[in-house]
This record gives sequence, structure tokens and C-alpha cells, in this order.
Amino acid sequence: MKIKSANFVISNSDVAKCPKERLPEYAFIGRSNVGKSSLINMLTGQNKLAKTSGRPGKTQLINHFKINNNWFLVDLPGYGYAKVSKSIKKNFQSFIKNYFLQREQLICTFVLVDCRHEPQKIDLEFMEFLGENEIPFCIIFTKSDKLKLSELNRNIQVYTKKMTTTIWEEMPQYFVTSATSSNGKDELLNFIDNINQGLEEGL
Ligand SMILES: Nc1nc2c(ncn2[C@@H]2O[C@H](COP(=O)(O)OP(=O)(O)OP(=O)(O)O)[C@@H](O)[C@H]2O)c(=O)[nH]1
Repeated sequence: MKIKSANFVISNSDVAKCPKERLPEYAFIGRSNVGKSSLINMLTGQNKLAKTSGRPGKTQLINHFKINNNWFLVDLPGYGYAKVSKSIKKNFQSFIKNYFLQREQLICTFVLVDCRHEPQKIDLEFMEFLGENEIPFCIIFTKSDKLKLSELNRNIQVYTKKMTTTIWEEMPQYFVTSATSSNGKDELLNFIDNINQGLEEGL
């Protein structure tokens, strides 16, 4: 799939105010600073669609972007940023939770993890929450340009082992991306495109 248009639609902290249009929706979430904004900009080919910076915790709302006039890309707030106050964190968590539990058109959630890091408790707990609520998700290992291929493979192996020796029977589908080299762009967009085509054909 080629992205021909990517337009910002609305930001809010209330799932009831998300767009009413029944388009398939794909959400991106992860710990602050995981590279979510950079990935969204890389996928859409727009430098400034999602804001990026070295300062963690910027995205604090549910942001809807309409892609090619036929699906929504949703940029969700980064979770687990330690410097956000407890009350803000709690508020974040409740509106993010509501989004996942109530947004019927959500097709797949991409959980972003930094490929350099060991599996983090907060990510594993978040995936457990998705699993318990039967919300489909994939993992995206970001910033792959920062590792040699052998290190990357080793880290993915460690991740797989952690997942499959805890609550998961198998490793969920995953993608490896880099906002710098555009690694993983085609795979990810084709994955979304295939699902959208299936939905259009009523599969
Ligand atoms: N080398 C490299 N750096 C990256 C990549 N993706 C993001 N970065 C850098 O990592 C930092 C954080 O990137 P962002 O895209 O702003 O991260 P974010 O997850 O949107 O951050 P929040 O708004 O805190 O949720 C920035 O300094 C980026 O330049 C990547 O694929 N490769």
C-alpha cells in the first residue's frame, strides 16, 4: 500500500468523541520515547504529522489521522513515563482503557517496544490487558538501526522466550522497524492493507 493522503482529524481524551465514521482503525501505543511519532511520520511519509522530540511524554491525547480516506491511524499517549504525576497517569490510564474497551472499529493495536531493551513489565502487563480483553495486537520492535542484526535477533529471541514462558502460547506477530532507514515500512503497510481488503470483501 502507498499512503497517498494522511490527514489529522481530531484529538481528544474521550472515546465518545472519537470519529463516528466506521472505518477500520489501527492504534499505535508504547512507552514514552519508544519512537512512535517517528514511526508514524515514516509510515505516512510526512515529517510533521505526529510530533517528535527527545522530550518524552508529549502525546497526551487520542489522535486520529485519516489515511487514504479509508482507514484511521490512531496515535495514543505513551504510557509509563515516570515524570508524569500519579493523578495524570491514572487519568491517562482510564481514558486509554476506555478507548480499547469501547472502540468497536479497532482492528489491530501495534504495541511498540524499543528493540534495544529487555522485555519491560509495563509492556508485558499492557499486552496481558489486551489479551484478556481479546483485543488483537502485534508487537513492533522500533529503532532497529541502532543494533547489529545479530544483536537484534538475540533480543527478539529473548523477547519471544519471555512471552512464551509467561502467559502466551506463542509469540504474537511482530514487525521490526526503523524510522531512520524505513525498515519494516512495506511489511507493516501491506499487513494493514491485506486486512482492509479482507474487510472490504466481507471476509
Ligand atoms: N536511530 C533512531 N532513532 C529514533 C528512531 N525512532 C525514534 N528515534 C528517536 O527517539 C526519540 C524519541 O522519538 P519519538 O518519535 O519522539 O518518540 P515517541 O514514542 O513519539 O515519544 P512520546 O511522545 O514521548 O510518546 C527521538 O529523539 C527520535 O529521533 C529510529 O527508528 N531510529
